Amino acid sequence: RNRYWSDRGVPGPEPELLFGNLRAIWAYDRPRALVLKEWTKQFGKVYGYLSGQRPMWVISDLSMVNEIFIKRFDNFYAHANTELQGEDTPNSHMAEARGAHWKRLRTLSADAFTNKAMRAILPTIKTSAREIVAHVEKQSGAEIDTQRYLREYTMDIICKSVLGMDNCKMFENKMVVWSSEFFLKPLSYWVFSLASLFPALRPVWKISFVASSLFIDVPLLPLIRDIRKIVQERKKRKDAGEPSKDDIIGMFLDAESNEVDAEGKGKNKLSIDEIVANCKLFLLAGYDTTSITVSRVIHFLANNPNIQNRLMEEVDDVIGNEDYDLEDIGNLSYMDAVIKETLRHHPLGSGFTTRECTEACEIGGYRFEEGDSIIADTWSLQMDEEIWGDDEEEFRPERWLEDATVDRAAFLAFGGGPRICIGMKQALIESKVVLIELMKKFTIEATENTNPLKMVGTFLVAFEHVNVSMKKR
Ligand code: HEM
Repeated sequence: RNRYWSDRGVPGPEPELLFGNLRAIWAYDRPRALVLKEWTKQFGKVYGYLSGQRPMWVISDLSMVNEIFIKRFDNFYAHANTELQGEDTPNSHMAEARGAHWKRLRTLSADAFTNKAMRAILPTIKTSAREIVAHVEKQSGAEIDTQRYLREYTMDIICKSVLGMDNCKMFENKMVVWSSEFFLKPLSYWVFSLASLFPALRPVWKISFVASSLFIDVPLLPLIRDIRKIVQERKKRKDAGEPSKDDIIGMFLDAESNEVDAEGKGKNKLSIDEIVANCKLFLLAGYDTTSITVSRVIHFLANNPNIQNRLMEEVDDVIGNEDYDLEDIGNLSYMDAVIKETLRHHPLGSGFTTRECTEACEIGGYRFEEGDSIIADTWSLQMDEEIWGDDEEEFRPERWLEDATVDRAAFLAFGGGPRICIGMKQALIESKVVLIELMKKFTIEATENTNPLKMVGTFLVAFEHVNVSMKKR
């Protein structure tokens, strides 16, 4: 039995031979984040578990999280990559990359998320929002699974804004099926489990992960191949003198270069492999995260008619029947509070709020060794009574509008510090635009299948269904 934690005097769940605590955390109908939250209740704000033989710190102590994510970034500048991802390579995308490589990718991608870029993408977001609302309208008040509709919405935006697929059509977009399978379905979980158990065999697991897509219903291979094809096609057209398009591939191609240094990395520019890797990342990172967020908002609204009425009044007052721009969206302060309160209750991406210790140090009386992996237990931190007050379990958007005595650093749904989610602004705009369009047209009502909400997932915490009915106002 692995005595890593007991030898250090760090509490945690009893590990099994070989598996460590793996069998408790890799189940599709029991997402890892929720298991960690249960363990936090049992073992406290700092404990450790074993993912196979790999030790993971789980931390929900605010001052330690601040130290690790913000103040001591130099000691914790890397994400704790999964065993399947492994080390930083020339093909790594931004979330996997480390040190100077990460800095370069992050800097070269930053232009895609400025206010100017958001202004440019807003018409696409509005068109997609109006299209999905038209699909909802066709259901004329019958029960729908909100999550299904919102996946179409977010993928439509990504396909148009990242991949330049201007002709993609909702409910005919194969990327939706492929990507949903990626983070949520059990596929990932048996390969990731094997990779955690036998990390030395990583190349074998990587190949089987991709190859498995040929045998079971998860066509990861075509997804990657299609993205590469799109990038190469666009490069050909750019080289032939076609003016560049105002989307993310266009922006990346302007920063493209085949010049590489001794380690095979583009110097100040992006190689084609890096462009493909980053497009893949944006597609996966920006798709289900946002659709789960809005689905959960809708679930809260269905259960809280008073909050829904207040939101509707705000949309009527600020937007009415007029067209709107980023400034108008910025004036929807109650909507902003509703989304933040939703993400406080349901920080669906907490599986990515990880760090690896890159230089040994001591924090809060604990010794972190180089190579140690850390995950912030955001679910516990964002429900900590000492931070949020004794109404911490209540869904109360007003708390975000009141005088902030609460330490906002305890809101970690988008992560924190220099590696905070680069797509946060876009995610919030996408969420707000579709909520505006829905609120203008419908009242959301709970049905007999709305509750209870069944949570599922592996890396992300999603739902089996989010059933509500949307009746015309
Ligand atoms: C509500 C929606 C979203 C949530 C909850 C979310 C959450 C997160 C979290 C928790 C992280 C890890 C941050 C950290 O390590 O401190 C992250 C990173 C990241 N997110 Fe998001 N995300 C969302 C939407 C998006 C969108 C729309 C995009 C892109 C279009 C995106 C792109 C990324 C990227 C590229 C990273 C890696 C950043 C880095 O390593 O420097 N995310 N996100």
